[in-house]
Amino acid sequence: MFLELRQLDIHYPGSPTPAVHGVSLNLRAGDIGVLIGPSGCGKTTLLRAVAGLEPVSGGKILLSSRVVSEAGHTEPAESRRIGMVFQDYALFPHMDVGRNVGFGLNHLPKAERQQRVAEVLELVGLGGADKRYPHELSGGQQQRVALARALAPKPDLLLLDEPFSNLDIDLRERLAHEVRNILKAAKATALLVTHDQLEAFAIGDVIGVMNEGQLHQWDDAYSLYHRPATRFVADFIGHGVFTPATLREVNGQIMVDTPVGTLSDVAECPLPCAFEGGQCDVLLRADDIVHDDHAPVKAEIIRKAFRGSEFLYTLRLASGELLMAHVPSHHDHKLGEWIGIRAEVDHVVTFNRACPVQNRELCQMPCSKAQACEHTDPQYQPVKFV
Ligand SMILES: Nc1ncnc2c1ncn2[C@@H]1O[C@H](COP(=O)(O)OP(=O)(O)OP(=O)(O)O)[C@@H](O)[C@H]1O
Repeated sequence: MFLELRQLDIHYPGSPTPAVHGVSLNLRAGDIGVLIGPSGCGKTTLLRAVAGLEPVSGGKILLSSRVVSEAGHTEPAESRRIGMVFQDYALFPHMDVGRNVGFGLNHLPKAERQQRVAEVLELVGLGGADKRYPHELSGGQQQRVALARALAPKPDLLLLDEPFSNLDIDLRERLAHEVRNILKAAKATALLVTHDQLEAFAIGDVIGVMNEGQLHQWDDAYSLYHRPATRFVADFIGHGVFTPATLREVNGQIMVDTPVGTLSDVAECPLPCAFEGGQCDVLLRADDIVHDDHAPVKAEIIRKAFRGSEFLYTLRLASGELLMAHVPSHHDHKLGEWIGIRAEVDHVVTFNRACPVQNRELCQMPCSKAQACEHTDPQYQPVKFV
């Protein structure tokens, strides 16, 4: 394992809560890890600690099995062989591209330095641009120069903090794919921070979802989407809702009663006894709900968002339950219209029934494990109402 974080805690002086708490993860050499999560969840703090720019208050950071950070010990950034790319590129405006890229190579003889600069510029698709100045380049090109500069000294680990956030949305996704190819060609091990999940999916081999300083899941994109470990991950990744459901067993088969009908023959379904009275919440993704004019269940369109090839509809059932559905954009229904829907779910994701009180501070109910109430569960997240 190349990078290992073990039960990492980072506490800023004067702050009542840790910025990072109990985070453990492993990153293999040659893999690209991505940290995503809402603003303030601790992504940058974690990245800075890996760089050696932030001391840790508990746990350990290991690089190639060597402890580089633990409470009371922070190996300095310059001895960690780490390269960094920031969102603002931080290129020197008075230096041409060649000198910018060669900045960390002063220990090399001139000819070798020039060769390495040419090599990495070629790698990032800017071969022959060494005599140009940063102001003569587009934002995407400047970011590629920054990447070339970070890769030039052949760091053991590359850290990228929101590297695409200054770029417009189209360029961001294209550059994310390009950067992945560049990092793979350079056989680099990298850890990247972003708050954009499409970017994370485009670039990461393994993705970590953080919230309030904790790492909820460290997994590949498919598993995050299809097997979210916590309600927070289920809510943060993709579009969907949690809906109340009851599990029951009929002739050895598990049936899942939901407001949109009974699901049967679903994979990965727990036994009803996993929940008090078989009552749980089921995650219904927008792609689990299919528009079907002939379906007996009808729902009212209360919001719609055009996504090019499809609409993302927010729907309300007669019972008041909300659902989301991806519907091909030639089905352009009006707000307020009732459309037929059915659930097409091949595997179910279940969670303990959420507390009916949305605001934990207002909740007066005594918690009871038997009730599967999640008030006391640190992973508890309120049901999302859209
Ligand atoms: N130098 C600091 N001193 C005290 N608290 C800090 C400091 N830097 C960050 N924090 C706090 O630590 C928590 C995590 O911040 P961090 O910048 O790591 O989050 P983030 O996930 O990177 O957020 P963003 O996506 O907005 O950049 C936040 O509550 C933040 O206010």
